[in-house]
Amino acid sequence: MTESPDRIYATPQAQVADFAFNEDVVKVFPDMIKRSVPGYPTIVENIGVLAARFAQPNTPLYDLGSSLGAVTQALRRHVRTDGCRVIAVDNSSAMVERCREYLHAQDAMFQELLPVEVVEADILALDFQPCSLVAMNFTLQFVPREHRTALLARIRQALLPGGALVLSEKLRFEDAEEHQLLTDLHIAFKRANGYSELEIAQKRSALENVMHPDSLDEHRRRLLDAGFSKVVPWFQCLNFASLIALP
Ligand SMILES: Nc1ncnc2c1ncn2[C@@H]1O[C@H](C[S@+](CC[C@H]([NH3+])C(=O)[O-])CC(=O)[O-])[C@@H](O)[C@H]1O
Ligand SMILES: O=C(O)C(=O)Cc1ccccc1
Repeated sequence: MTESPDRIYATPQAQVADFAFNEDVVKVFPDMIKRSVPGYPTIVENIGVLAARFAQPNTPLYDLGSSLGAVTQALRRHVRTDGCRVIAVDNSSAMVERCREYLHAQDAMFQELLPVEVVEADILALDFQPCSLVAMNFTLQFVPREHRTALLARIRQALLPGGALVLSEKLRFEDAEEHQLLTDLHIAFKRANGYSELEIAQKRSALENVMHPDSLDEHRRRLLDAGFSKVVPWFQCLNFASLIALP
């Protein structure tokens, strides 16, 4: 399990292909996400802390769009509730395969971790079990907009009283000046993390048709439409935020 530096967009490409969670991305993903998402390590660790507050005995905790299982590992580090288990779901076979390897490595290093199951599936086709925590860490932005409300409504229906959804997303901003400032600052963050102008431009173009961020207001309205009773932002760094939605 070698973790390589992300150089995917370092050389000029005649035509930049749409971004995909394939083998090439899997190899560099831990480096890519840390250098691209301001606050990522803080968000991941604290999802574990939040989860310990909402987890209820003998219920599953979902990690939807689990990638290499960073959130799943944080849930297993922090949640001590009896009979809980983690269900990690991702539709990229490359991600799922490597995620299972990382989780076996975590099993070998620590005792008494929550049991975990890694499922290769589309979260839009998932039959949710009654659960106390659902984490979607930067996954909803990749789900087609027309399916988002129905997915959140199914999550809301599955959540037990006292449970929570933790939703992290890249944000867009309705005010053009605010949007430009935070976009520029995000580019400065990437530059400070060693990405070149070419890498930044080519990745932006690769994500254009694939990732569709919404505003905080759109998230709030959609979550309330899906049946959640309260939306509590708990983290924002530049144009990346995380919300707690209560059933
Ligand atoms: N419909 C879908 N069904 C299942 N998986 C999906 C779907 N659409 C996208 N994915 C998966 O969602 C993940 C999004 S990355 C999450 C990071 C992780 N949560 C982390 O905290 O490290 C976010 C990012 O890279 O910005 C990818 O692994 C996709 O395969
Ligand atoms: O890199 C970006 O601009 C992002 O918005 C975040 C991201 C991180 C990792 C994969 C895809 C998108």
